[in-house]
Amino acid sequence: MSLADGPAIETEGLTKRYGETTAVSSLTMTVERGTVYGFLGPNGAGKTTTMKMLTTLTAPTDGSARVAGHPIAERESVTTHIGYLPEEPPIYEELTGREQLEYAAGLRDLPETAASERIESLLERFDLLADASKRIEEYSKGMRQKVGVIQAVLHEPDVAFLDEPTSGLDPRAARTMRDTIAELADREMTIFLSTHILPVVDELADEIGVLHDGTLVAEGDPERLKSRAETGGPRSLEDAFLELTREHGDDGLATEGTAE
Ligand SMILES: Nc1ncnc2c1ncn2[C@@H]1O[C@H](COP(=O)(O)OP(=O)(O)OP(=O)(O)O)[C@@H](O)[C@H]1O
Repeated sequence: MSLADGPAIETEGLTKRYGETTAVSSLTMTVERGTVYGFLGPNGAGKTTTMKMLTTLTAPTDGSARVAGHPIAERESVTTHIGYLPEEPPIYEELTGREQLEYAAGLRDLPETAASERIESLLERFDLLADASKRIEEYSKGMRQKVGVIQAVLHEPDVAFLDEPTSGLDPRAARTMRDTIAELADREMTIFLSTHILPVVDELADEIGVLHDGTLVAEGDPERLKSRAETGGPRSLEDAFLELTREHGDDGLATEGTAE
């Protein structure tokens, strides 16, 4: 089965336990292709663990999932079709930004000319051209983040998993990141976006899932999540998030990361 035949991501009872801790509990969800899926949840909810299972970095304790049409147990079939920006982007300090991206393109077997054109255009878009020949050890956090994102989407994967893509970015770079994500989704890339910055999700997501204590406690498009069950009136996504996670027993609300 290819991606064209089904959803970008499908999970069924996906579960991960670490000893006594259930990080993700029987997660069943579907992400349609070409959409931006905002994956929200308080600290410790299980978002990173879910992404690690979907990107084949860790095996589930129970349940199953398909990504880009391939079972996550078939690691190579999945990794060919995905890109991943983890919390700490995998980059080599001793390489220059451009060398790092060329290396990433090489790992993906991208033809040299096409890779080089794409690298230069993304470096320019993210305002990194002037620093592309400097070693990454000299880069700021935001510059590293830009390299991490570029290498996650360089090979135009079917599905890109982005964990806090705007982390460390100044307002202009954060805007570029949001525009880039929207454009990639327009070109049929599926974006699985995890962030605490709710306005980013509100702007970009077609569908939102809220995870709490490893369980999906709400799912729907932003407007649906923002409409009050009682009155049907609107509320902000932040209010919705706080209410949903409070209802489910969390008083240590994740307010810290919600301001841009
Ligand atoms: N390698 C591990 N070993 C043991 N427990 C773990 C491990 N990784 C995660 N956990 C636990 O699993 C739960 C979910 O963690 P996870 O990192 O997936 O949450 P998160 O939603 O990504 O949180 P944050 O928003 O803080 O990044 C937490 O209770 C965490 O302590």
